[in-house]
Amino acid sequence: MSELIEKALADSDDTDVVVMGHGVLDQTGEVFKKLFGDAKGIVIADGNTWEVAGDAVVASLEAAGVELVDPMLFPAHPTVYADYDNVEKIRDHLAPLDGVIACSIGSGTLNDLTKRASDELGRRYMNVCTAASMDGYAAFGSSITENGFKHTMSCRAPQALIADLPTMAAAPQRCTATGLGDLIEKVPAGADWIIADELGIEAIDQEVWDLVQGPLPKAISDPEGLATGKPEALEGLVEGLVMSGLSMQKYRISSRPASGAGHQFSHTWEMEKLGMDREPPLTHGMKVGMGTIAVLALWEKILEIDFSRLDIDAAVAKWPSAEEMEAKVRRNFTGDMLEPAVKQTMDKYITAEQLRERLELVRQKWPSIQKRCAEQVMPAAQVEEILKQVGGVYHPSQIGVTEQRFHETYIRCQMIRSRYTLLDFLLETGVLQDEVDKLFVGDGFWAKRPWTD
Ligand SMILES: NC(=O)C1=CN([C@@H]2O[C@H](COP(=O)(O)OP(=O)(O)OC[C@H]3O[C@@H](n4cnc5c(N)ncnc54)[C@H](OP(=O)(O)O)[C@@H]3O)[C@@H](O)[C@H]2O)C=CC1
Ligand SMILES: O=C(CO)COP(=O)(O)O
Repeated sequence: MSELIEKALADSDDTDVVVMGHGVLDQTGEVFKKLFGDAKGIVIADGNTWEVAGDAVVASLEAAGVELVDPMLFPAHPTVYADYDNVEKIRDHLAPLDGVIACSIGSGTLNDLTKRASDELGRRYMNVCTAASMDGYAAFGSSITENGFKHTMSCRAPQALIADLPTMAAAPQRCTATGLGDLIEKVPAGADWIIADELGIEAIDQEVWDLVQGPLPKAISDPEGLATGKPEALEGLVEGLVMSGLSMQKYRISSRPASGAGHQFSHTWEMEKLGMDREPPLTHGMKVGMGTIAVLALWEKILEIDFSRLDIDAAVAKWPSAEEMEAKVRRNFTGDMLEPAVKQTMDKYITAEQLRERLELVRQKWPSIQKRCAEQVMPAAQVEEILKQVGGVYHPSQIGVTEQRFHETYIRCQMIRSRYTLLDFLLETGVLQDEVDKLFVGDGFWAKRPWTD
């Protein structure tokens, strides 16, 4: 068992038990019994995850004396999607089963669906983890697409997790690559939080920060080991993913500790259904990894700028009015994404007068922002290499994103969340478009990595 996780659990609100180790599926029943007593149980899985661990989980629950109702099984294909319809499906299935507690078997999607469905009924649940594919296992909140818009819905984290390392190691390699892609975004996400902290927008909670950022370097340190199936490398990744989830659980306000601008690339593409026609669909962590490189490439240029000499008058002069800002969002989105994007953007809109005050603070705080962020970020090329080694996505053309679409995503994804990130900092200082454009010309990061299509 991981000492780090053990220590974090002592202070976590929702999760009491994480059993992580080798051959631990047979502890599922014992944990269920300890936490939920004589409650009946229901296993929720899909065709694939049932195949992976269904028999072992049921055997363990039965051996511990848990009375089980019939399992709720989604088909193996098409891959279950994390949308609100599926939350309702699970909730409506559980509702008449009075007091029955769910034990889901799956990774990000099934865990999030069961998490939210159980919470809507005021019930707890537990999850048996099938892949090292994302950090949401222990998170407070489910990432769900509702009416076509992906957002985090509040709900309590599982009361227990069973993380059997051989089971997770046996998942397809793309799952592990996806988990590393999701986790590595905590690097620039940390820098996003540093800027928000320095500018008095969202203070860093040091305990939460330590939970996610503490184990991060180790967790991402052995991509080759992850690619070749080295057990210690997988264990480090799983530990990092669970700890990151626990940080979101502790923070509770939002997914801020684990999700920054790099995630916004992924969410934008996901809402545009990028790769959703594949089977299995393009995963969250693959897109997040790509978003991480995108943001880190930008950081390299930004850290060279001296914002302590920012021309505040010029930045304020080109700041749009509220009407102009809303019109910009309306030009950039259509369909289900439009109204939520308008709301997210306008929630963080500040007036020209407020902007002036903020930019004065930027001038004053830049040396400290620059120093802290330079220590936090990594070179984009290093992350590119890490994702290449592990089998992740490291160039937009691999996922069918053209140069123009990718270029535009830098600008558009700033509008889908009210969370303050590097992209907001650049928009407000008036340099976003120019700095993004520079990445695509001359010796810019993306100019040196041409599209092959
Ligand atoms: N709440 C939060 O804080 C967070 C939520 N998320 C959310 O989680 C979701 C992504 O989760 P992710 O785990 O990447 O995706 P999925 O849960 O959709 O799983 C991805 C694929 O891996 C397969 N799989 C998982 N385990 C195994 C296994 N042992 N053997 C074979 N196949 C396996 C799944 O199969 P199958 O379809 O059969 O399950 C599926 O095809 C997104 O919706 C994302 O937004 C991500 C991070 C944090
Ligand atoms: O994906 C997450 C962290 O990896 C959760 O955050 P989001 O709120 O961005 O979905």
